[in-house]
Amino acid sequence: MAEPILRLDGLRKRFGGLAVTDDVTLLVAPRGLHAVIGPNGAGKTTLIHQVSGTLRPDAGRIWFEGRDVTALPMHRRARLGLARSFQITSVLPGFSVLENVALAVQARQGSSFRFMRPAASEARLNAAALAALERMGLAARAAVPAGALSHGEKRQLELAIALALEPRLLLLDEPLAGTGPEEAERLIGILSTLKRDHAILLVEHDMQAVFALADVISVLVYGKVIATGAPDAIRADPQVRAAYLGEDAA
Ligand SMILES: Nc1ncnc2c1ncn2[C@@H]1O[C@H](COP(=O)(O)OP(=O)(O)OP(=O)(O)O)[C@@H](O)[C@H]1O
Repeated sequence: MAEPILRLDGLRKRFGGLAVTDDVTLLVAPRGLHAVIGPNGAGKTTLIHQVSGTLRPDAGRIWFEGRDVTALPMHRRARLGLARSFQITSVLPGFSVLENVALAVQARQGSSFRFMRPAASEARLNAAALAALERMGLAARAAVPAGALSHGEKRQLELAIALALEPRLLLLDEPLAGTGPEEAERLIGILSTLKRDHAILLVEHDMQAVFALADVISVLVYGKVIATGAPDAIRADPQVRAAYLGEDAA
């Protein structure tokens, strides 16, 4: 592989007696989509938290573009180009879609909210927010109050917020959760376009989406990576089938 954009080196995280991340070593390529799959409780979300910087590993190192970011807080990682899409449980419903992107970006970058001088008035922030909305197919909804968006559109809004940070690596934790078939299809289309010029690390339960989108899949079971490879190789891997996919999946 070309020089990896992300290298996880011997990551470990325990909760009480439970090794939730157990010596995880992983390379993520600078382009394309790398999916992490695994049964419930395998440690996927905990892994994403450590990469984004919301959770400190007990041991091991995280390298982003050749730089050791293990000790950096989330906003510093975001500024370097490592951005995580959050599920927005509480958008500011009375603020426009554009303002929501601008405010979230400002907050993620580590600057404080400045209501006296609304974030959306800052031209640079506005332009970045609008460009991200355009890429997410939400530009036509920029002036609409965020509270009026459909569930699928809120997912697009979350992606737009992550994208407006101009990430080089995008961390996505279950972006399709709770979407209907049509919304899921639209989001899969968006992600397949995005992965052409971004590296994406995706955690997702929807196996159809994972196998449609992923260039590389890593399988996590009880905190350990048991296999990493191309989708076909993962589908055929006897250890993966036994541990996770089940014989039916073939
Ligand atoms: N803050 C915490 N304190 C204690 N245990 C935790 C904490 N966060 C997660 N766990 C435990 O760690 C294990 C892994 O959880 P995690 O959410 O990372 O798994 P997951 O693979 O994302 O699961 P799912 O597919 O269900 O979302 C689970 O057993 C969970 O109960």
